[in-house]
Amino acid sequence: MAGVKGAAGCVEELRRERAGCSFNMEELTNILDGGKDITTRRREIEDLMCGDPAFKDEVPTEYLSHEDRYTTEVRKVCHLARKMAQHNISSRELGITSVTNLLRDGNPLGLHQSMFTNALLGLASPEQQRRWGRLAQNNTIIGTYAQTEMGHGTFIRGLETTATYDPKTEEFILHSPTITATKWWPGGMGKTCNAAIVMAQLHTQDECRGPHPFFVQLRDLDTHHTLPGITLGEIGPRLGLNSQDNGYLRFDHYRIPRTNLLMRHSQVLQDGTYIKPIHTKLSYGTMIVTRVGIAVLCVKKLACAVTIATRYSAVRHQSELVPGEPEPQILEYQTQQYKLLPHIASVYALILSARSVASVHGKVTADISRGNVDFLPELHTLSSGIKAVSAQDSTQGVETCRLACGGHGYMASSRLPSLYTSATSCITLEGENTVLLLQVARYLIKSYRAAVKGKPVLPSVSYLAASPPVHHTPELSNKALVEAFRTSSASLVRETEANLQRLCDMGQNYPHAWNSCSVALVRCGELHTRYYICERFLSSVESVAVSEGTKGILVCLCRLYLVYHVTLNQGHFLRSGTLSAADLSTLEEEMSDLLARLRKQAVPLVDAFDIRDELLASTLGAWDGRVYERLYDEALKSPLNKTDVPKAYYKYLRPLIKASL
Ligand SMILES: CCCCCCCC(=O)SCCNC(=O)CCNC(=O)[C@H](O)C(C)(C)COP(=O)(O)OP(=O)(O)OC[C@H]1O[C@@H](n2cnc3c(N)ncnc32)[C@H](O)[C@@H]1OP(=O)(O)O
Ligand SMILES: Cc1cc2nc3c(=O)[nH]c(=O)nc-3n(C[C@H](O)[C@H](O)[C@H](O)COP(=O)(O)OP(=O)(O)OC[C@H]3O[C@@H](n4cnc5c(N)ncnc54)[C@H](O)[C@@H]3O)c2cc1C
Repeated sequence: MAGVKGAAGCVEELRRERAGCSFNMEELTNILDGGKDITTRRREIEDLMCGDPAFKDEVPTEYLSHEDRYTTEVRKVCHLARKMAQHNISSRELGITSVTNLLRDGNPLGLHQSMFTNALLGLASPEQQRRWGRLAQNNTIIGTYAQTEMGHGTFIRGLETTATYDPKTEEFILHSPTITATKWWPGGMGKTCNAAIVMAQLHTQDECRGPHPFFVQLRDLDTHHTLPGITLGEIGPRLGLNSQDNGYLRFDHYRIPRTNLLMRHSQVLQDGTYIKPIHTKLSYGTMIVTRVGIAVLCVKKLACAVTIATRYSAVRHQSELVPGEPEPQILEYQTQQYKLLPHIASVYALILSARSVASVHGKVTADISRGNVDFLPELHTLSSGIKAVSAQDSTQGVETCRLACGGHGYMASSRLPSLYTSATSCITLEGENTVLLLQVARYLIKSYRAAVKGKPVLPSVSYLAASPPVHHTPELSNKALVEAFRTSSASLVRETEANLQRLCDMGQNYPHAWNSCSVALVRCGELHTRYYICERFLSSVESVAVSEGTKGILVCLCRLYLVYHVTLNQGHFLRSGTLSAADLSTLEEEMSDLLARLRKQAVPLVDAFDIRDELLASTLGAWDGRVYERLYDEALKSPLNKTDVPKAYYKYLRPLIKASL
């Protein structure tokens, strides 16, 4: 395609953008990865995998049938699993890379490598881990996490699948009594997996003890046939992730040994005696760790999208900024900068905050193993909040990036559509966002009520009962903006609690009053989490030891993040009196300056995400900026272009055209 207008210019333009880099790119990459050693290991693994031709798609997946897409991804993921074993790469190490981007349409082994493995680690007894751990690690057992049913995803206590203990045979009888009891959604369950952790209502000694996790073999390990007493299948096309063979599962009085109940936290003895866990929600632990993982997973989608849109915006020219002058790079338009730069900042804010939650998770897990569950509610709140806000911000960010690429952003080959469909799935899966934010709010209201009564509350929420400042804050430093978030969050919780109480005083019962306040309660959950993210971002940036240039760009990004979210949420600040209209005008002016300053660093900033072309997989976002050549080459791959005149012409068009002659 030599001679396509502007193609060589694109390469040159990105070179010029990179020449102006004001910071040490490697330092930023290390921060995002979580350390120099992690960057080195990530690159080793990505080099190994990306250089392997077995991961190349002969035909773009969009042109394949549903079954061929699945088969292609299974081929790739099995090759990946073999290579991981050969080169001693653990699932955890794979998680630090973006190698699963080589799978274009969902990972049939995704649930095996994440929730199934984590459930065994967190919920199985040491003896059970010895029994199944190695088999799972070497992929003899391929499992999923089967919790959601057709009738219930959110309300786990409403699950209908039963596991009834029979002391005579020392077995549990698994049963799906209704159509709505059908397990529906588990990833990889349709055709790939031969086992699952199934959440079912445990019945023993004529009492229901609530949902518990069971290890269940679903298919014959030799023939892969579904075992008698089980019905299994795939649920059909989804908005995206179509190669993940999300499945359905029904049990017809299917028997499993007593010892298949995951017994780390609760047990059923041979005679049927039930031993309670030290906290009733410990069996929900796999969801907590997965929520933190999902927060990171969707930010990685955002990092891909904003890399694509930023590089494209540096090579795309459109319209006239000044009448009569040459068409500028679209990145020159302030509106374009506003679409992209806050999302670059978001990647840092969300990654650093998710990492903080992950470290809380580590501490709380250690506490639990010593019998201390005091910090579990706080962990549940943080992980719910970070998952919800990450999924929401990433999805909105990816969509904004898609729109920022105009028509070409609508092309599948830009990769932006599939980034969107996978990001938006994170809003629903692993706890629907609204529901999770209401869980955060539940903790806030409870903590606020305890704090005003002088009872002890955990440090992250002690601010709720602190007295509000009488006047709005006179300065607008970073610290002041974070404090403004905190004060506004406390004020919103206070106001919402007062409304809740007022409704109760007027005679509504608490659940109805709660429902009547739930729009505000979701906002409480969001604002508290945003405050947490802002605070974590600022304190990470302040404490990081890097060169002056790198520190400077991080401070600038952090400032943009704070100013952007303060102006977006200005209603809260005005209402709480923490900021005035004049403050907001000052911040809006500052945002213009920040956008102009960061614009110059936009391309180096996304380069620092260090996403290889093979993993970005986009016609618009490749390192060299040869957008138009790639778009054209990809279009040539359309099966319709194999012939000049399509079959449909002879079958349908020609008779129509001829009939009217
Ligand atoms: C790569 C990975 C790919 C992943 C693919 C996706 C896989 C999946 O989607 S798997 C399925 C995920 N499903 C979900 O996340 C379901 C979401 N639902 C839930 O988590 C819960 O049912 C939930 C939290 C909404 C409500 O639970 P419920 O038992 O009704 O609790 P509820 O009555 O509201 O609260 C009771 C108490 O438990 C607490 N609690 C609830 N969940 C937890 C938890 N996980 N840990 C600790 N405490 C908890 C509440 O805070 C509350 O505390 P308190 O009484 O002190 O205020
Ligand atoms: C791509 C994908 C992969 C998945 N993978 C798995 C898997 O591997 N394993 C598995 O077990 N499950 C899986 N799921 C299921 C997923 O966990 C559930 O879809 C999710 O938890 C939401 O539950 P639901 O579908 O029942 O939605 P619902 O709970 O029915 O939600 C519908 C609406 O009701 C609202 N709502 C529900 N409860 C409340 C409430 N208390 N207060 C206010 N509003 C409420 C929600 O906010 C939402 O707007 C997957 C789902 C998807 C989309």
